[in-house]
Amino acid sequence: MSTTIPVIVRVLASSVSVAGKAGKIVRDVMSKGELGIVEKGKDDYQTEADRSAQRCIIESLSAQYPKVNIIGEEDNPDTEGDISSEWLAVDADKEILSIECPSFLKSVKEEDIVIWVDPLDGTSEYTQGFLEHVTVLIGISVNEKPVAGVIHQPYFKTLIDGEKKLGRTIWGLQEVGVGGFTAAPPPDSLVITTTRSHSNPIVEKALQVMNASQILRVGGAGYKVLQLLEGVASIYVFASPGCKKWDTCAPEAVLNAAGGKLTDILGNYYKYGASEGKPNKTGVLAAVNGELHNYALTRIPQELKDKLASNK
Ligand SMILES: Nc1ncnc2c1ncn2[C@@H]1O[C@H](COP(=O)(O)O)[C@@H](O)[C@H]1OP(=O)(O)O
Ligand SMILES: [Mg+2]
Ligand SMILES: [Mg+2]
Ligand SMILES: [Mg+2]
Repeated sequence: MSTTIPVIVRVLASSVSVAGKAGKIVRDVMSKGELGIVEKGKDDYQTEADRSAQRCIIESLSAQYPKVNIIGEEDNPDTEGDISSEWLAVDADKEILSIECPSFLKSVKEEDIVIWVDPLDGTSEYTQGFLEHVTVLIGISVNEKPVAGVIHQPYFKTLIDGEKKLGRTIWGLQEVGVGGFTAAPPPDSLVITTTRSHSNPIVEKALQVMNASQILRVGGAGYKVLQLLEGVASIYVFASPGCKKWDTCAPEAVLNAAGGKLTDILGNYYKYGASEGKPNKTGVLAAVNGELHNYALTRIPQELKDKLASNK
């Protein structure tokens, strides 16, 4: 591979490839039927698919980019023994490699990059059979900001020449744009997307004040941002801690690249440096554009914002 291609573009191209591989692992674990569920905490589970997909992503990327700081959700993916070489992805997506790198990212070095990996976003939904909500998230940050990201959907169905194909990979790069799907404008009426498995009274209060025509309750931060990108919903509101940096890094990067905005419930951006705290303590507020984001921000009562801020 030519070393004249800037490292950020190579890392994104490798991430697109490895996300597809991780998605296959996610499907294989489900079709074998032994999920190996471990309860990490309240409403917080891990399966064999989370563990194996994380190993695939981290070992593949760190073999190619040893100086990049890669942080994954799962603490104890089975670290014993070598992983199957079948799982090691060393290829890079050709389409991404041909992208013209934005000038501000051309001189980024491996050691400037922090990658946040969520090997399986929407684990609750995965275990309950809501498979289309499941995504694999790889978020790439530089100087604490998410600059590129991959959202892979292992169970997305397409028909190619009459043949069913499973899985699609959406990517975004700041100042370049997005790919892997067809973007659509937001719905005419206000449609909000939110959690289906982690609600509480404050989450509900923040939804009530939005004056929405419809509230969609789906799993995963990745899937909800896809709904924004595809014109299914206009705003994503989650007024609660629970999401972590690996949940929002890739979705935020892709949404930004498409002209959207993701912050906490107070309107502040999260930082994605390696030394940042992992929890997104002050919730998630995302929208397809700045105007809708601002609408939602102004509707959330100060009292509710103060309550979330006291979690900090
Ligand atoms: N209370 C929580 N405990 C653990 N994970 C959470 C919690 N709330 C949110 N998450 C993570 O954020 C994602 C988006 O939240 P939600 O689906 O509730 O909107 C979840 O799929 C889950 O990621 P993961 O499935 O990777 O563990
Ligand atoms: Mg989890
Ligand atoms: Mg997640
Ligand atoms: Mg996860």
